[in-house]
Formats: sequence, structure tokens, C-alpha cells
Amino acid sequence: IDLSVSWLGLEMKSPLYNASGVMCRSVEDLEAMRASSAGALITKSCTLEPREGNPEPRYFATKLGTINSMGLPNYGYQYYLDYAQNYDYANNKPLFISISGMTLADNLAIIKAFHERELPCILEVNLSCPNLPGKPQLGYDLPAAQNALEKICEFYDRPFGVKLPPYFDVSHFDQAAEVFNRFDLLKYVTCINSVGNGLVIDVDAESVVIKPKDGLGGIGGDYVLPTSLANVREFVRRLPGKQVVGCGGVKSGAEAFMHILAGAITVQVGSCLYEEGVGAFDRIAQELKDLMAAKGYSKLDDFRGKLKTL
Ligand SMILES: C=Cc1c(C(=O)O)[nH]c(=O)[nH]c1=O
Repeated sequence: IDLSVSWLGLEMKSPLYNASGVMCRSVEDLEAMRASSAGALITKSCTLEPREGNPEPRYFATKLGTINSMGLPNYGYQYYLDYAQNYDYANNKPLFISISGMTLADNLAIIKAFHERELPCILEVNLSCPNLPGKPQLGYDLPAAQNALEKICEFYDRPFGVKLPPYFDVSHFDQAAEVFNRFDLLKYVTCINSVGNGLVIDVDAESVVIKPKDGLGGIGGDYVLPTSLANVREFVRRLPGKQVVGCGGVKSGAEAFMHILAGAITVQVGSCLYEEGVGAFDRIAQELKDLMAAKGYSKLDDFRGKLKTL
């Protein structure tokens, strides 16, 4: 059973890696990811300056998933640029860098800094952080997203990706795809980021469970699986020549299989990785292999994008 993926001129031994934000803020986290059986690693979205993030508690897990309002805590882009500069690309799994500047100017400055160093890492522009009080998600402001992509593509000349929020209306899939299809160097989209501004309530305490935004936070885990699968399948249909990375609700081989059946090129693990640790990559990969074997598949392309309709 072969789980390898070849895309973006990269080779991955496993389709599984972390969702940005989980196990990727510090060098220790990144080294744990690099030492794991994940097929790649992506850094925590970074800003121009280091950020503490939102007040705690800002993360909570339930039986069905997670809620987070971290508020973009990160060590500032220079920290991740240093890591990317010292990374041994020839002998390691692919490295992705997530970028989420507080303003367009910040995003352009960070991307320029990476561009100047001509590193093999792949940039992923986050259009979907739901947890910055007062900051609308670029992914939900398509003219602004298009403007940002135009400004980036004025100078950035290498393949890159974007991290998308979930969309819930077919007209929005159409409108978003119309923007993304304008940019040849935009080679992939990652669907989805957390489902923004959910509210988890503790009945006993009669209280919210996280402090920021009076309890509102991005939702992940089982709660979001059908939404993430729909976003993957709808963007695969609408973005010819681009790839879609599946993210959302992956906790076993079955969900990884679903994402790939829906057309995902690779699959990210967020909430489950946060709760279980890097062992999740070994377990999920084995479950995926067992599922493939039971179905007579020997490689991912045997079933990728072949979701049947009725
Ligand atoms: C980059 C900020 C994000 C955060 C955060 O740092 O609050 N949480 C998410 O679920 N998704 C994000 O994109």
C-alpha cells in the first residue's frame, strides 16, 4: 500500500500533516512534527511582530470537537524565516509556511522577506483567521482577497497556496473560485479553516468555556466534517489545474479516505492532533492503509476524486 503524494514538485511519503496552528508554534513543536511520520509540516500563521494572542482560556475540547480563539499567538515571522533558512530541505519532508499578517502591508512585507531568500518552503496565505476581534476574514471579503492576491502576484513568482474559511452557499463557491482562478501561481487551496464564531456552553457552570469574544471561537473536529468535505469537493470541481488540501474533522483513516475520495491531494489533522499528539499520524495512516487494502486499492490515485453521486 503506497500512501505517497507527488505535488508542487514535492514528494510526501504520507498525505497526512498538521493543520496550521497545531503543533507548529515553537521550534520544539516544529521539530516534533519533523520527527513524526507526518508527510510534511506547516508553521503557525505568523505576523510581522510576535503576538501573545488572546487571554486564556482560549481553547476547549468537547466529545465532538474543539473551539479555539487563540488570537494568532506566534513568535513573529522572523522566527519562522530563521527556521525555514536553517531547514535541511534535501533530507526532510516538505515545509510549508503559513502567513497571516494583520494588514495587507504586513502580509506583503512578510512574503517579500521570504521571497528574497528564495527558499524551497511553500507559502500558504491565511485568508481565514476567525479570532481577531474587529478583523473580518479576508476569505469572506472577496474583493479584498482578490486585491491581496493581485498585490502578492505583482512580485511573488513561485507556487503558493491559500487557507480558506468554510463557505456555505453554492453562489459563494462560484464567486470564490472565480477569484482564485485568476492566479496561475495560486497552485492550491486548503479547505477548511475552523468554522468561525461558534459558541460552546457548559451547562453545569452555565457559562461559556473560553474567555475571548464572550465565548465565540473557531470550531473544529467532528462538528465540521461534512462542511469540510463539501468545500473540498466543490473547490476541486471549480479549480481546474489547482489542488485542494483537505482539512476538517479528520480523526481516523475513514475521514482521511473521505477527503481524498472528495478530491483532496493531501489531508491535514488539527483537533485530533492537538488532543492525541503525533501518534495520530501513525494511527490514521495505518487505518487508511487497512481501509485501502480492504477495498483493493494500492495507491491514493486509485480512488482520489472518485466520489460517486447517486
Ligand atoms: C491564524 C489564526 C487562526 C486561529 C487563531 O490563532 O486564533 N485559530 C483558527 O482556528 N484559525 C486561524 O486561522
